[in-house]
Amino acid sequence: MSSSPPVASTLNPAQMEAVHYLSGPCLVLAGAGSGKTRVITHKIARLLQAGLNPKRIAAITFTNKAALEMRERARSLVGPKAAKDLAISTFHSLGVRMLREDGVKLGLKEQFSILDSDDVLGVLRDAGSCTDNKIARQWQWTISLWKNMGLTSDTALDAAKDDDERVAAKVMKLYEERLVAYQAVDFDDLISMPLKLLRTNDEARQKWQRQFGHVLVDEYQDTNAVQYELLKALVDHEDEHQRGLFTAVGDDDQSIYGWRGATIENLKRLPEEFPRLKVIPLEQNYRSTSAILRAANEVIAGNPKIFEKKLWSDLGEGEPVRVAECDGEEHEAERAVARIQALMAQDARLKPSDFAILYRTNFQARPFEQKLRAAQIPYKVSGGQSFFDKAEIKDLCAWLRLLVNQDDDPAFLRAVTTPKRGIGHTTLGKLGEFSGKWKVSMFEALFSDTLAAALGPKTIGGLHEFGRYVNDMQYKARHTVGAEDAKTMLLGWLKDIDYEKHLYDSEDSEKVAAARWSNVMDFVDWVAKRCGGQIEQDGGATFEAEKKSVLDVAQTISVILSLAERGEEQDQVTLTTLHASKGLEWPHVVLVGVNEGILPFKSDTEEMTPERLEEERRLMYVGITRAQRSLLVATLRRRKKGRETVQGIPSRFINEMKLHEATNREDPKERLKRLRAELGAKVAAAAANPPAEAP
Ligand SMILES: Nc1ncnc2c1ncn2[C@@H]1O[C@H](COP(=O)(O)OP(=O)(O)OP(=O)(O)O)[C@@H](O)[C@H]1O
Ligand SMILES: [Mg+2]
Repeated sequence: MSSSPPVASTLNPAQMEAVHYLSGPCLVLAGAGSGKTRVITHKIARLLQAGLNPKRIAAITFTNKAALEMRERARSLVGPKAAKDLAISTFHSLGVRMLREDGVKLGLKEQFSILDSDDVLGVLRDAGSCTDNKIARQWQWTISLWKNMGLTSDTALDAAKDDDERVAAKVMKLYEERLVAYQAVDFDDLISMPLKLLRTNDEARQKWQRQFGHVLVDEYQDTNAVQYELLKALVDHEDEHQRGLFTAVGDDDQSIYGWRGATIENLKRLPEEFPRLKVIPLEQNYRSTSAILRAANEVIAGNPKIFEKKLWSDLGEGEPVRVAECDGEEHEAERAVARIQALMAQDARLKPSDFAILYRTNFQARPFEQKLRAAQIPYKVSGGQSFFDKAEIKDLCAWLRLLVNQDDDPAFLRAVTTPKRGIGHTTLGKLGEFSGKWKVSMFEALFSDTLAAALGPKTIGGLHEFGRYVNDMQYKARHTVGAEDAKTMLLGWLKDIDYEKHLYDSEDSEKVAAARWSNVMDFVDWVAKRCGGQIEQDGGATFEAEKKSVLDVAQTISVILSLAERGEEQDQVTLTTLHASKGLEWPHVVLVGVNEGILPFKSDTEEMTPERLEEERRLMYVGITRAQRSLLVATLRRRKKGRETVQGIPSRFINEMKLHEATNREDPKERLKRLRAELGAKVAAAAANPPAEAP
């Protein structure tokens, strides 16, 4: 086997410049597939070469999956030892790390808990005394957006535009108070609290600024205001030479998280706030054929330009982009699967993982799953959170969260009632009443004498037993480290609570119960594995993965849950939303449901503003540019809408790709002529410059 090529030989001059510029802030602003992520991984290698300790290199990616992939790429460049120590994470997991180390300085307990979206909804319903899920969801949405814009409940109240927003701001205040009482944080807090920490605590600020010698950010266009401030606070070092040592890479045309508060302003602010910023454009796309890239460029040309960018490819014209008109969702799924089968039949080297089916919303996945399953082609649904959304997994996670933080009331409620242990609504109602009155958590209220007197010996006995069991488990979780012991411990716990029986009792069908139990076993393996201790084999090198306690692992799980990516690399067709496809690439892509109303997406209640349409267009651009060699765009002539079937209108984006012009330009005869001419030129060039003789 030949050794890997030296780093420099795989970078073009502009990429080289970005990689070797170490003395100040650097922004790589460039189109899709131009090697921005590659710049980040190579820059990590360069920083190590320059003598920076791997622990002092922070690389921030958009998803956990991207973080795993980045570590993988870094590993192949710098070896397993250095790669292991790199601080590669998402903004959220970096936030968890900062809060775990220093959250105490903000009044957080060491073992705080992290609420997932369901928990947040529950707390909001409670705080706003609201039984209507739709209203509570709207609050959740608004409050999250405000938090991402850096607003507090007070500033939000001042800025509120109408009565609905005023109510939401008031609920936000109550919500914030509850979280403090529960010693819990939500996802948005994972960014805003570390920022608060850096702003209010000198010692912590100096520590974290010294901790990182260089911060690298991928997909910079999708950072929101608070993330930007966090980045700025991290690199705003007191020492002038250390200040602003970061590299951000991004593409304004791929900004697709505006709806979650990401803002292109962050791109505009960088040169203003860091006058020394070096901006480096990249122009060559190494991913897609010219036919694909041209379609992408045509579509994005419909948006107003913020930054002028050029993008070209020398991978050749390639297959024309094709459009498939389908009679309905089933037919579309058939066409997609037939295409995968046909291409695999033509080229035996193709594997399922060379294909992706991309759609606008998760709801669209079902028919493709069914057809792929029927065709026995392995696939994975990524970004759909399907595994971790399952009730049994949520049950177990509630237990783990309770171990991490006994004051986590939503987790307490789920654990104490799953499986049922004879503690009913009345008892829990009483408990809730006391905990509210005394302003303590339910768990804390559980051992009070007043409650005992109010409930009577039998009922309180059951509650106490549960409380003691949780305490025991917590002790065990803290002291159990390494995969093997963790597995034994977790299995023991499932036996204690009789979870298998609970599943079989609550399911009519044994088959379903068995499938759910098998999910549970998967979950146990997965948690245990994260407790480390196994020998890892890496390019010949052998080392022990760091051992962690079950409690430590439980704490990080909430974050991983939201992204629900287990980072398994298997040979499967990828089914994913356009949002989750960002940064990835596949040789062959089928983009489905390219219809008005779906892409661009439009709900019945909402108006299509020019800004929304621009964001949808960027999504289309992201979708097209995932394809390396072929792209099939599917559109529905008829489509389901609720229970009805309605006429489907092809998306305006299909027209905007200007495929007709492209095919005209690439008339088969013309094509042949062009190819001949190209070949002729190559032959002539080779004749003029004969290759140097091998030594
Ligand atoms: N100089 C280069 N020589 C050869 N291949 C390259 C070079 N730079 C990048 N590539 C390849 O091009 C593809 C796209 O690179 P990369 O994913 O880094 O682009 P990107 O700009 O991050 O794309 P996106 O905007 O979609 O995130 C990858 O397969 C990468 O390995
Ligand atoms: Mg990238």
